[in-house]
Amino acid sequence: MVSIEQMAKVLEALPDPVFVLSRSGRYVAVFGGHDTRYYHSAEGLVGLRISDIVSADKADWFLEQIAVALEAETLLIREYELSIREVGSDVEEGPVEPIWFEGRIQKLDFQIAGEDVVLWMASNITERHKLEAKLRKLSDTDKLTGLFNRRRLERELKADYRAFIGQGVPTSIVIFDLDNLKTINDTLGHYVGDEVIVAIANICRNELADHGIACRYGGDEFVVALFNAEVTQAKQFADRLHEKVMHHFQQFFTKNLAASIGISVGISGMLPDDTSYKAVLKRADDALYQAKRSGKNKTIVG
Ligand SMILES: Nc1nc2c(ncn2[C@@H]2O[C@H](COP(=O)(O)OP(=O)(O)OP(=O)(O)O)[C@@H](O)[C@H]2O)c(=O)[nH]1
Repeated sequence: MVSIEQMAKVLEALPDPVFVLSRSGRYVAVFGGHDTRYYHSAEGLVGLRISDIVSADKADWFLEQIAVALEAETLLIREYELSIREVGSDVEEGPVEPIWFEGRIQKLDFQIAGEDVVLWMASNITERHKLEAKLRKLSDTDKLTGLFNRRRLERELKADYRAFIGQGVPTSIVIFDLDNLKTINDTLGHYVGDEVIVAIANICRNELADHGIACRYGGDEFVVALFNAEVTQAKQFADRLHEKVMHHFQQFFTKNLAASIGISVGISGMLPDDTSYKAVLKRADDALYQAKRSGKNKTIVG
């Protein structure tokens, strides 16, 4: 049999902090979580309310989770971030960066001071969270250019299409493809070809700023999605891009080589009849194809 004294020691030895929280957000008790590599001491919280510690919005979120756990009667798992100020800026020892927690919230089968209560175990998952964010970024990014890849573009375009259908927010697409990259590869080598692709990606990123997203769609093909932009704005963007890219080629290549390379561009915007983002992508791609077929190094609006 475990004695009451031993049980108290077991609770204190819990690796992660465990709170007893009332429905109204009062810290009734706290156990465990004494390793200062992962946690600040939470002893000072007992008797306080969640709203004494975190912002009003966040406190509402905590209260909502407590209410859900009390109604659900099953384990509730939630992830959340707390700043150092929120987890105990007045506590000397503990982590120095914001902490991501996984909260495991379970209804308790009794009341304290006439209030329903839950058990809230808060595990520090900051390292896991960072790793997940890194993996997400890697799986969304083109390795050579650092631009988004096709997978991420498709996800963004799906959301843009929903915003267009739901709220009428237009997205315009600019697709461009380097002209005669093969000539650069064949005359100056594949490595220089790679450098050209990276330089074009950087020009595109700088020109775009935060007006949309850019992705490397294929070998020497790029797609830019301009959120909340009409086709006329997309054309202006394409013209600026074209000018900067041509300037770059003229600076870095001999006259002959610079004359043979350029970018061909296709543009299109979302239309009310489009049944998915794929329709606008296809129109822009067809326009790019026309630009290639009709002499390259030009922009066509589809
Ligand atoms: N250096 C380099 N070359 C690539 C990369 N990806 C694709 N390419 C090359 O880019 C060329 C793409 O093919 P195309 O678009 O048909 O060739 P292009 O010479 O650009 O001709 P047009 O597009 O018709 O103007 C091929 O020669 C590929 O080998 C890459 O990552 N690095």
